[in-house]
Amino acid sequence: MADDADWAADLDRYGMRRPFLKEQSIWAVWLYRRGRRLDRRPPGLGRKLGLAVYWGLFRVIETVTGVSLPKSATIGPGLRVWHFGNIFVHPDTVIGARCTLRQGVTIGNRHAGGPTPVIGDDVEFGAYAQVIGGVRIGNNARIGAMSVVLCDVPDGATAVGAPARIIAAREAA
Ligand SMILES: CC(C)(COP(=O)(O)OP(=O)(O)OC[C@H]1O[C@@H](n2cnc3c(N)ncnc32)[C@H](O)[C@@H]1OP(=O)(O)O)[C@@H](O)C(=O)NCCC(=O)NCCS
Ligand SMILES: CC(=O)OC[C@H](N)C(=O)O
Repeated sequence: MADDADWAADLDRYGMRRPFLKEQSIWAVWLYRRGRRLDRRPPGLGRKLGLAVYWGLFRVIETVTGVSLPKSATIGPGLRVWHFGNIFVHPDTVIGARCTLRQGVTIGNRHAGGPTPVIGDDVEFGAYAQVIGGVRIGNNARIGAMSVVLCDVPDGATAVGAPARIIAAREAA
């Protein structure tokens, strides 16, 4: 199953045997990686058929799991999504390596057509965290559960509340 390095890193973050039977979110992560690989294939019938299957599966998995990871988003290796439901990532979002999402997380724009977040590496999102607009979230940052982030968050910082305030910095890993 580990047929690309990013996907191998995702599997590593799930860190369990048979994750497909235990964690619905991995269905969405798997499809995201498949979609990225399809986009890199040369044009032709194979790619066209692959994309038709991809879009069908995308709608089914998005609806069944409530995890929406469009293939146009850029997501680094080692994504871990804890639980499922109401997890929406805007198609233009950039997410670094080894990030952790949880149920209810939204990463998107603040106004229709507006800019979207750029997330660093090793960022942890608590349940129902909302990060909206053209904000930058630094490496090793933590976003508290139920927080609404409207401003940049420095490397290693923790942001909590609605609107979020920065409460602490920690050593970068
Ligand atoms: C953000 C978080 C990582 C901070 O943890 P921490 O560094 O141990 O911080 P503390 O618990 O010492 O709290 C520091 C301050 O932030 C406040 N705070 C912490 N988390 C908060 C949150 N999610 N929303 C609002 N305020 C929060 C605390 O009340 C405290 O405020 P005070 O100094 O005025 O008393 C943690 O609180 C959190 O939200 N984790 C997400 C966990 C999660 O999603 N669990 C669900 C699993 S499915
Ligand atoms: C619901 C809950 O507390 O789940 C814990 C889980 N390990 C997580 O970090 O999300």
